[in-house]
Amino acid sequence: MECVEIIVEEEQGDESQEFLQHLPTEIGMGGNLLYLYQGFWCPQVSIKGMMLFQQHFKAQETDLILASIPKSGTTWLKALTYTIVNRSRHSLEKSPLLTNGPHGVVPFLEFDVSSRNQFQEQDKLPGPRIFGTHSPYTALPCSVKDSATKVVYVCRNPLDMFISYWKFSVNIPKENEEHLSLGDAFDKFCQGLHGYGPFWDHLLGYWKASLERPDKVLFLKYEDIKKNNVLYIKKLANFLGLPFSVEEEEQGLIEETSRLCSFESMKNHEATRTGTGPLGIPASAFLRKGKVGDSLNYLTPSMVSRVENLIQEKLQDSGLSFCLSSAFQNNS
Ligand SMILES: Nc1ncnc2c1ncn2[C@@H]1O[C@H](COP(=O)(O)OS(=O)(=O)O)[C@@H](OP(=O)(O)O)[C@H]1O
Repeated sequence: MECVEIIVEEEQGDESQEFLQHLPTEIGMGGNLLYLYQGFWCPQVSIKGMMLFQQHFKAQETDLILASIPKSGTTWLKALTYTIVNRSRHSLEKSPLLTNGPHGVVPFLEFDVSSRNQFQEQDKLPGPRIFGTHSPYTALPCSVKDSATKVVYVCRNPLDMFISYWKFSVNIPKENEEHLSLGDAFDKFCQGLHGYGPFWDHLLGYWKASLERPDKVLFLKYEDIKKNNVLYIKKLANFLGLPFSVEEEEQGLIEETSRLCSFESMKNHEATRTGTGPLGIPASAFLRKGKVGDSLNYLTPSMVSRVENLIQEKLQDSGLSFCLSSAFQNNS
């Protein structure tokens, strides 16, 4: 597979500053500055980390990369994957997930790394190492794309993802960022002006990769996991090469995993109540409502139909679809 040429050589020096100065910028739907990098709108806060990741991360064959566009179920996927992978290391009651939280046990590659040396330190960690990323598929390092490293992608219907994102940006005020009204934020979302947008291109990159290499890329939808949690925990474990044994199934380990990582349970984990997540944001902000269809409480019918038209236009012939009305009827 051909990989993109890397342009930035120095992670924190003037060269990268200069490089950034030449990229197009826009204010995104969260009121934050975005850079157009390799076809995607990357938040100022993570663009250098994303380039460092692309340039310096050396994947190991046993690595697991959890990918998503923000507000699509990243936190949940991290919790589930960490619990599946580490189930023989400690009992679920003593899981570090309870005290360190999903973002503590599964770091983000672009937020939590500020120098290339950190990747070298991570090289020494015992495998399987699990990392999260919001990078688009095309921006993943060659060592991830060209190796046996497994990638799990989670996406969510665009309406709920949009509302989750907008609520998050309104509730977490940041310096030098204005809050956009729902209508203005929605227009920006439809134009692809949000972290790692356009939404459609982000999804399609991983979707196509999952069709080409189903053994390497698993493509999941938030709504499916919500609807049939046990089935998807099994699917995830099988994909990771760590299937639940008959004894584990009989012991109810899948159901226990589901409960430990459920929205209600995670909301009460010590790490959520008292801890912080990426960028020092309170961990509780990453668990808001956890529902399918909450967006209908905020969006007008014309907004919904605009997104329905976009789904038709952007995903046509891809084999990927979102049936909003049935998803919203069958889930809660
Ligand atoms: N365990 C569990 N079960 C169900 N739903 C969950 C869970 N954990 C997080 N969430 C919901 O996911 C939304 C946050 O998305 P992300 O985790 O992708 O956010 S981030 O990208 O890491 O910032 C956000 O959705 P909304 O509640 O609709 O805002 C979270 O509540």
